[in-house]
Amino acid sequence: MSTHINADSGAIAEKVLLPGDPLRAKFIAENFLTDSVCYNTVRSALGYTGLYHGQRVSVQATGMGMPSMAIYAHELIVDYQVQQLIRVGTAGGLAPQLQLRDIVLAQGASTDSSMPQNIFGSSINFAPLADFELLHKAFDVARAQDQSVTVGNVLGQDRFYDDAADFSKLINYGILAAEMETPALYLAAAQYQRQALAILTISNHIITGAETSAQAREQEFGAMVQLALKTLCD
Ligand SMILES: O=P(O)(O)O[C@H]1O[C@H](CO)[C@@H](O)[C@H]1O
Ligand SMILES: O=c1cc[nH]c(=O)[nH]1
Repeated sequence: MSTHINADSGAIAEKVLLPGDPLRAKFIAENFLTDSVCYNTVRSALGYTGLYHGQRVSVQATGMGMPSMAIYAHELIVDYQVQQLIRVGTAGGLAPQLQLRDIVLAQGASTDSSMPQNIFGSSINFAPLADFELLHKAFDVARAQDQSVTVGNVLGQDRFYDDAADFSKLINYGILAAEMETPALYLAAAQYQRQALAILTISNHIITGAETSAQAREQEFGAMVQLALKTLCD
């Protein structure tokens, strides 16, 4: 048991999917895993463990924002010995070539959060990165099934409603999309030498204003879930 997860020791698998939305966690457990059991209801941050192709996998909701992700990543790693963590999240597209429902593999995660500075001080601009092995595997799995993915740098923002962000400069520097948790995940994985990757589905496009519904964000982004499960288990 940890402060925010009331699971027994051993109840969480070594491989964990991390959606922000608790109802996406429930949907994944009920539709992609077999024999799933709910191990966490604290604060309604639902967590489940089940089987995918015979292998134990958990899915834990992380909530919204880096402080929330940092709590769940820390407790999963330190209190439950989780080894591999894949965020399955939504993101707002920035790059013009991205369409709704496209999948992005977050190779790097830039941020306007002060979290890296809190850790390293102001003289180091730490670059939160995906684990190369997971990134490579996810890319290979996608290629093998003719699934198009875009790989690169994303922005983990502190604010969803951010009227100060200079998106055109970020786009010029190759930032593909904006979301709110990946830098914190990559920082926790780096701190404890674990493997982490964020697989993101474009739920809206920040520049064009195109968007999907809340129901789609909860239930319809199965392609990234399958990709994450195959990356962890196949
Ligand atoms: O869909 P999830 O995984 O929650 O991710 C994105 O959606 C939320 C904002 O709507 C933020 O948490 C952002 O990172
Ligand atoms: O953080 C996020 C997530 C999805 N879409 C956005 O525009 N921002």
